[in-house]
Amino acid sequence: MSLVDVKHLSVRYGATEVLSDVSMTIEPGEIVTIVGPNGSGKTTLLRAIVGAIPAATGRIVSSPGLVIGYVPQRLHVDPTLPITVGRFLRLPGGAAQADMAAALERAGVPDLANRQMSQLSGGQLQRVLLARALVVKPALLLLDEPTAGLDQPGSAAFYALTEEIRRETGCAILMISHELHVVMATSDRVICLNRHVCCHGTPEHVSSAPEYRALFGTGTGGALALYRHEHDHSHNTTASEAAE
Ligand SMILES: Nc1ncnc2c1ncn2[C@@H]1O[C@H](COP(=O)(O)OP(=O)(O)OP(=O)(O)O)[C@@H](O)[C@H]1O
Repeated sequence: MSLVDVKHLSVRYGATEVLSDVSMTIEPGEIVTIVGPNGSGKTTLLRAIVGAIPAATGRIVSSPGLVIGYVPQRLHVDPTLPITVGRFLRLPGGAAQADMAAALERAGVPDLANRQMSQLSGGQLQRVLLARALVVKPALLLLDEPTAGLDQPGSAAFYALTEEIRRETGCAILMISHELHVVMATSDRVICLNRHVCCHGTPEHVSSAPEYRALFGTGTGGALALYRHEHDHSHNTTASEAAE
């Protein structure tokens, strides 16, 4: 059984439909990456999968008892709020000390438990957010642009770490990334989203798909091209049009 089965999902904010007739699955142990331009509904899809946003139409079926760890795109920590990393990690469900320490170790920041959250560097904060997602021992890890703001070595190290975690724990990973060269190297499957699923499949398949090339260009195999939006099909938001 799939960990998550998204069936013909549409999501609206008020009168605006931001996801139209999106269908996809996540299978145990695989790394799936969502790519797409800014505002194409990627974060909305992840938020719908964790149940934070309701479906307007369609539905999302999760495997029974599925545990999801979620690493958000960013977290603003108020510098006047005194909270240590250890306390932050224990907040959600009152995690045990040992689980917290193991998660920090696994995320590569074993010595940060007593550090103030507001004093972390960008890279340290991302790893603490990853540790927080790992505390619950997830079968599915959702990463929303986890390396935004990190330099290239920091970003590469983070992705290497997530692959290691997948190898060791067997968890599936669904991530959003704008780093297309990384996406192509690390993903089992890629979903190209622009309010609807433009194309999906293996990285090789997607990078040669005309829909993907229309969005990302063809330079350096399409991987490093600037985001361009030259679709030859419309993005009207009704499900029937989106299913073109
Ligand atoms: N809470 C909200 N209320 C109303 N509109 C929203 C809300 N959150 C997002 N939107 C709109 O929904 C659309 C999709 O947003 P979303 O954040 O899912 O896109 P994204 O693909 O993750 O973008 P980015 O790459 O910039 O992070 C955008 O037009 C955005 O302005």
